[in-house]
Amino acid sequence: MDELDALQASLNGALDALRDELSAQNLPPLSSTATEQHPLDDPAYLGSPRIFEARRLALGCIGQLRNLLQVPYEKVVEQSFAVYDTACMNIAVSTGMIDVLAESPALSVVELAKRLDLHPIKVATVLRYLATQGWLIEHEYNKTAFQLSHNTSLSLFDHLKAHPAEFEQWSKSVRSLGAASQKALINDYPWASLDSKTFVDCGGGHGYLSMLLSQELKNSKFIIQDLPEVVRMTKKNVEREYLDQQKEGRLIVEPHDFFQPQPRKADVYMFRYILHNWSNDDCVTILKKSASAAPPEAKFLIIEYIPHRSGFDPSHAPRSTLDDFRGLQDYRPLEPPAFIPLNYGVNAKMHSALGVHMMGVFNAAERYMASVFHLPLSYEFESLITLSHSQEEWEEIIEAAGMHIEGVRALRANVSVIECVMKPVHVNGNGRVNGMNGTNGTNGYH
Ligand SMILES: C[S@@+](CC[C@H](N)C(=O)[O-])C[C@H]1O[C@@H](n2cnc3c(N)ncnc32)[C@H](O)[C@@H]1O
Repeated sequence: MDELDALQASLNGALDALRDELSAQNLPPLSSTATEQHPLDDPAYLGSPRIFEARRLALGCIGQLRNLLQVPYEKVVEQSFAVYDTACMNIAVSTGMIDVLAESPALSVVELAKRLDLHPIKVATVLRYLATQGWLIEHEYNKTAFQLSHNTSLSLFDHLKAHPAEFEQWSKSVRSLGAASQKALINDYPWASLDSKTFVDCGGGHGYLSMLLSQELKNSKFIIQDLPEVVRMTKKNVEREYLDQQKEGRLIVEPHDFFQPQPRKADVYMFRYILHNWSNDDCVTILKKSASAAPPEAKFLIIEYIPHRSGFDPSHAPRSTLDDFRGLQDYRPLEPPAFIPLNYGVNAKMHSALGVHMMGVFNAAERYMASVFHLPLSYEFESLITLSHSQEEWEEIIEAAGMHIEGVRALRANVSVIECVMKPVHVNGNGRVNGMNGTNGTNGYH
């Protein structure tokens, strides 16, 4: 018997027996939202042998199914981020969040953060990570946790520049993140429509995205830019693996600091896993500087993980089912069915942990998109806590950079592409250049 079939059959059998036994013993149904403890969860309660074995078998099947279904890379990342489970739990207890929530369970994150003198975004990141795993529930400093723990005022990148061996190791780990979603990124995005174009890969790291794309788009040219310390390695990679494209002038590697005006005029500017390393203000600066030499029709592709909130769709009305996906070639996400969280729960753990990591290292975040994923402006954590701020959202950053969003494509491997263009500008009679949104191009970020 096929392993998947066997596990499914055992799981079904175990759940059926569990339900049967609950009813035979007049026990209430199981519920993850009940406010009262279920008798089965009481260590003093001794269930029947059948109920004990049914629960043991069901949990065993779930574990085996998880081993069977989970991609090894995700498991490795999950394991290496496991430290954040304890760290987040520790923060929730040691900062007093749990105590405050026990007294005032319906407190907003903003209010909770105010009471504890913490930053609301940080509180929210920790709470979201814990909520993703079915638990619940951070520290206000302008400095990042990385700077505090290393007793330095250097950013991670400045620290890495001074430690080349660590920089190389760090770049390799980023490479593995890119490699995990590379196939989906190449397959699920309509790159062919962009052939014959010139691309700038801003902060292109070791250059693997551009190298791969240069194989697909034979008439396109790619300029990979990064810090001088990284570019040395990128040049070696290109020479070793893609010498032909380099000789044809289709793969160029050069140093460029993306906080300086972009000198290259190109059709497409790509930012893969760049902006999630920077604060909102820095993201706006990077995008604006990158647009310095861009023609009006240039595209800016932001390639990132865009999280969903961990709550549920109260309507329980999925608009598509797995049956609709039979034979489907072009990817689109499935709306989660009843009792599956909008972010698919544990599936979001790796990226949710990356959000905690980004906060610790860069005071940055994995950012949400209110308009695309129809998020309300306030998020609720298991009915206990309400988070109402919009600072994590892409729309705000893109708008402030003088751009607008043309589209967003969700790809397999949990990665999305946000397609942006610059807002048209027009010159007034008085010779001043205004953005189409009626502002003079200035905003809160200046
Ligand atoms: C998370 S990595 C992403 C690399 C690459 N885009 C990818 O997807 O594999 C971030 C990159 O930004 C680069 N970076 C950091 N600060 C930079 C700056 N001021 N100018 C240009 N690149 C920078 C880093 O060296 C690193 O290669």
